[in-house]
Amino acid sequence: MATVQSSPDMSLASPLPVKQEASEIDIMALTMAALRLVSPWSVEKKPKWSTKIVPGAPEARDRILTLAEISHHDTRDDCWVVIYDRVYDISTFLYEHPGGDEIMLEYAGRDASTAFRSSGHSKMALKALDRFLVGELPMHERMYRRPGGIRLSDMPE
Ligand code: HEM
Repeated sequence: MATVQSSPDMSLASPLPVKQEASEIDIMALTMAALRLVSPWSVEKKPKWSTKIVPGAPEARDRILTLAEISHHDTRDDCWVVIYDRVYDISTFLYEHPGGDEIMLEYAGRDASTAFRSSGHSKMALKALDRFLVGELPMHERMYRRPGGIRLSDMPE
């Protein structure tokens, strides 16, 4: 059975009268505004090393990663920390860590040298770092491994 659709009641004053042509113009205007607001220059740069780096791979020894790049890796799935100027991807280790994952997440994307040191980690823990190595800080961002840097007797080679 055919149904007859009645036209919407236009007698009621609507705060936002919608006309076909007007809505098309609005979409265009909105797009224009958005383009002006979201300037391509304001979009944050992607980290230089956005490609996956295999932790512990020999190439990691020569890879320079800045603190700005490291700060992008601050989540459970993608967690980097800096210990004694070296950068470690500990994403896979978070849940294996004897001290728990939460404590390490506090340092995600940041320097964890003093936290690591003050937790009294064993030599075994220091050795365990090797397999998570993804790079090293540039000389001007280092605190330890640079001429005149902080000297620690228990720092690994
Ligand atoms: C990122 C690399 C890290 C590695 C490879 C690592 C490794 C380990 C290992 C193997 C242990 C067992 C005890 C030992 O052998 O020393 C341990 C314990 C512990 N870790 Fe870490 N750790 C890391 C980072 C951290 C950080 C950043 C903190 C922050 C404070 C932390 C806090 C602790 C604590 C509190 C314990 C003692 C747990 C207990 O005895 O109940 N760790 N860690």
